[in-house]
Amino acid sequence: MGKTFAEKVLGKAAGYAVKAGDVVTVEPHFCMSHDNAAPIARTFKKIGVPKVWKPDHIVFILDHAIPAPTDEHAQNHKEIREFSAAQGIKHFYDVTSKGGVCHQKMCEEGFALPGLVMIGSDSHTCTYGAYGAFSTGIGRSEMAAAWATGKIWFRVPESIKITLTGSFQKGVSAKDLILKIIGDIKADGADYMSVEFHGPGIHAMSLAERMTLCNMGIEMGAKNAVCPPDDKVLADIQGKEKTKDWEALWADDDAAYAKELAYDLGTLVPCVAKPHTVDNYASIDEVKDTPIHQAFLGSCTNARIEDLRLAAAILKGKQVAVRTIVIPASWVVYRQAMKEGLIDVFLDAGCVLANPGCGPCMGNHEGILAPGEACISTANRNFKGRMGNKESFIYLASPMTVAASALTGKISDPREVL
Ligand SMILES: CC(C)[C@H](C(=O)O)[C@@H](O)C(=O)O
Ligand code: SF4
Repeated sequence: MGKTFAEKVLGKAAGYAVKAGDVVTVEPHFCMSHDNAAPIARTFKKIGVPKVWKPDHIVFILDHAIPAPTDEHAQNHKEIREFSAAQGIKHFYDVTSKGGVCHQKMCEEGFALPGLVMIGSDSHTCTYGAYGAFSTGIGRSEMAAAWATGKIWFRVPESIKITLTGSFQKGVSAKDLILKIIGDIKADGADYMSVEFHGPGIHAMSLAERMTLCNMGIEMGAKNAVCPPDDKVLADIQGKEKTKDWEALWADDDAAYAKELAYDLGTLVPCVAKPHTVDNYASIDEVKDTPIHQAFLGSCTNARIEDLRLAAAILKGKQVAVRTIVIPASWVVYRQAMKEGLIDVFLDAGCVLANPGCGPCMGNHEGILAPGEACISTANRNFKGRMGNKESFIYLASPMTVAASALTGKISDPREVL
């Protein structure tokens, strides 16, 4: 019997052969924390170990509320700067033009690499599976312990194999696929499992699309989500790898899976996740013409240059009908969008641009909704109160659907404007 991806990577990290169900203790390659590094640092200090295990393996990226919108956020940021200086943390992305949303930066900067074990104090750390890493979100106290000991334990997860064939129709994208998968298997459908994407459909996708898929692994309960480390991954990481310890590992053809699913990408349609759960799937036809008050094009799920290009193609030369907030995933993406003239397209259309970061995704600032308002968003969560107000409504959708809806003020089918 062959091995799954999770069995291979965790076995390599443990130093002996493992199978699903085994418990292993391994050394993580990189530990990522964002603004919540402040409470983690407080816990770390209580442990009583003077120094973190390896300062070069810890990454801090401020993004959740930057620049600080409240004195509490400012205090957190201050503590992180002090802790970072005291511990000699080399990879610290402060509020500068080198920053952006943590998961985007981890991929952009060459931390996300095939075959690495990566942990982050954020549930969407599963994004780095797009680069073939075993990558997962952990809690804050566990992160404090990992900084102190350089160790993390896992139960080797069972795996789900999702095979993708065919290609997307015009107006349909990776976001529609992942919303469909989550709608099918539900928010707990992959609880503590390793979700592997297979088939020609995944190889055809860009790294940006793969990041969108893996990013939302946690929304179906997955421990991690992962794509094959193919030529596209190897070309992307070339020259920017933050460690040479990576290795392109992938599942064997005869590995054992707890579940197998298959999707023909050509059969998918634009869709949304209706309020207030991510698995509340509706095809565009079911929700078409629902009024919205705000559109948000941003977050670690869908604010890469590829996403901005798709949205800009729809907005070009037109005017938005509702307030539309555009937040590129990083300053690298922002600059690229400027070079390509996309920022002008957004501004000409009446959109508002904000600095790269999480923005209104989890209701910290820059676009909180009023009671009774609805937002169509490219982010990954639509829980009650997620964007700061419990009486508001969030529809999750692709960049193309968000752009088409921004133009009409109603949920709209991007295929009709392409
Ligand atoms: C604040 C952070 C811990 C949280 C997460 O874990 O994902 C946030 O990024 C989110 O998207 O809900
Ligand atoms: S953009 Fe949203 S989902 Fe992503 S890390 Fe920030 S708050 Fe979490």
